[in-house]
Amino acid sequence: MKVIVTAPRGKMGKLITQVAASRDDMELVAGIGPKGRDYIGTDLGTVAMVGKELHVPVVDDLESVIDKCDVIIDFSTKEMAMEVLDLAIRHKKGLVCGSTGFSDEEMKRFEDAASSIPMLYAANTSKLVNVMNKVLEFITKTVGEELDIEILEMHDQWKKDAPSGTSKEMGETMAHALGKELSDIAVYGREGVSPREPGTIGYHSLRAGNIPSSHTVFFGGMGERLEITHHCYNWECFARGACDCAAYLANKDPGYYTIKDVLHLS
Ligand SMILES: NC(=O)C1=CN([C@@H]2O[C@H](COP(=O)(O)OP(=O)(O)OC[C@H]3O[C@@H](n4cnc5c(N)ncnc54)[C@H](OP(=O)(O)O)[C@@H]3O)[C@@H](O)[C@H]2O)C=CC1
Ligand SMILES: O=C(O)C1=N[C@H](C(=O)O)C[C@H](O)C1
Repeated sequence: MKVIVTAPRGKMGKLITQVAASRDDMELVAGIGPKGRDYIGTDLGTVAMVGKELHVPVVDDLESVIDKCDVIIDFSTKEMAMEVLDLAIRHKKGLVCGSTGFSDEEMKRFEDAASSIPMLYAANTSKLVNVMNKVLEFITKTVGEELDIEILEMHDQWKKDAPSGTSKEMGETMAHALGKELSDIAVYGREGVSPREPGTIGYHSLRAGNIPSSHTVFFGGMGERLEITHHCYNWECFARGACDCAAYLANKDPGYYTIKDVLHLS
């Protein structure tokens, strides 16, 4: 499978390039960086600190190299994601997007793309986070009506979006398990809101230092509470998952795929 990785200087793009370079089933054919960076035109292996040259360039124009690839892996910014999506559709290339912070309208554009390309969107490509989602679904279906549900997510100081894409997916999973839409029951921050409105899902975002991603869902009952937490120690789990998602798209027909398909969690 021939792969293009965007943002190879980014926290995720760098790790994804390193993982893809180590896989026998993947060949990196280009990296894409923003215009004006001093690393444009240099070797992808050097830019992404792979430890060796890969003899493929980092370019600032995806369209000039897109026909060399089967799939694009994009973990960059929400603005870049829309440009990548348009080009993937125009050139009929598979796309794995792991960026977060999209509006409902932007998410709809990913869903619509599925009529012409293999499209896989995943706000979180860690295997254990996606297993956690199944656990959350079970708990919410079983006892969610009786409990107060609050989500706390923690990330590094540089993260651009809040709440995290993962916490939105977790909230959607639990809202659907309650037979509701998240937009009808989500409350962002409870400062000054007292007493707590029953039947809502509360969101809390903490940003500090270089904390890698953590998500805790609190199920508060009377005299007891249940906490389900995922911590990552670094971002490798996401990079490995991103490459597994790309490999999953090999020879797939156009359609909307999720990491649940990759992990057989549907
Ligand atoms: N799905 C998942 O499991 C995960 C998703 N994410 C998401 O991935 C995204 C990226 O996160 P992270 O790596 O931490 O972010 P970073 O800020 O570390 O990296 C963003 C990168 O995007 C690059 N970039 C910006 N504009 C362009 C452009 N026009 N063309 C090409 N590259 C561009 C920047 O280049 P430069 O360095 O030159 O400025 C930078 O390297 C976020 O939305 C984050 O939430 C993160 C972790 C896991
Ligand atoms: O920016 C990050 O770091 C992460 N972003 C994703 C999100 O918004 O949920 C996934 C993971 O939490 C790491």
